[in-house]
Amino acid sequence: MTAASLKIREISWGPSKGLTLLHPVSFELVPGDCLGVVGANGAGKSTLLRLIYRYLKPRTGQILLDEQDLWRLSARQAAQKVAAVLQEQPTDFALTVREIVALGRRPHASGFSSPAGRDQVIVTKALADMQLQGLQNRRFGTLSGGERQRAMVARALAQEPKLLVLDEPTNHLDIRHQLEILELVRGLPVTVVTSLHDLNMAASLCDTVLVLAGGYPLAFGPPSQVITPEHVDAAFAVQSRLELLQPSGQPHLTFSLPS
Ligand SMILES: Nc1ncnc2c1ncn2[C@@H]1O[C@H](COP(=O)(O)OP(=O)(O)OP(=O)(O)O)[C@@H](O)[C@H]1O
Repeated sequence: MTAASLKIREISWGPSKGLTLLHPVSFELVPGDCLGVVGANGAGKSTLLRLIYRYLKPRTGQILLDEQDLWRLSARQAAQKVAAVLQEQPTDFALTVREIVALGRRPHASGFSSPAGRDQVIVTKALADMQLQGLQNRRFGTLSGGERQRAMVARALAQEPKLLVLDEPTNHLDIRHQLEILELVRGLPVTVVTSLHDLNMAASLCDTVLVLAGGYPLAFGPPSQVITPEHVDAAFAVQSRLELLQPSGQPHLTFSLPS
């Protein structure tokens, strides 16, 4: 796996002419960066992610992956570079976990050669990374929410993307598996764009954070400059306080309703 650079230039989107849900957003990520997208419910996080994994076509602007326009690539070429882990899960309940993870290899399938052996090695590694070896022959439909989420991450890893897009990857996961997934994602040699609801987690995980509010970009930059009480209060309509945890000295936000 290798990482891609990502340049987002003035992209916006809306379902119809009169309605804009995401107003122009621009930012750049260097290869290997991890961007956290945060914001209140309905702020536009999933919409931005859908544009980045090429599910929605931007109404304006451009998405450049390694300087290539994402919409000038074929769907298959794009799928060889970008993988997504979404909140909606597949309905292939009858497939086994291993079969679901193997679907990640589909964009790389070639009609001429038979890289099946290599594919199996990659699938086995992805299953092991997500600690799913013991569940690989179980039907997907019989898994718990957390196990399904791990299977979805394993499928994305099997895709060997250069850019990994994750929509709330810690949903359904217990705290141990949350930490494991985040550590794994951080350790991957890919560029990552992830939405996260937990601001303290975003601050400790991400190199860069984008705050969206009402479909507009509110702040972008390193967590120490972006996850501040000023931005958080404006984006979430709360009162937040930045405290320093002892003994680590790590900044930590606490929240209350405005008085
Ligand atoms: N196709 C659509 N037509 C009309 N409205 C839409 C459409 N898609 C999304 N929306 C609306 O756009 C807004 C932004 O949605 P989006 O899913 O991007 O928010 P989000 O920040 O991911 O929210 P959440 O934290 O609740 O998942 C929401 O108000 C949503 O209802």
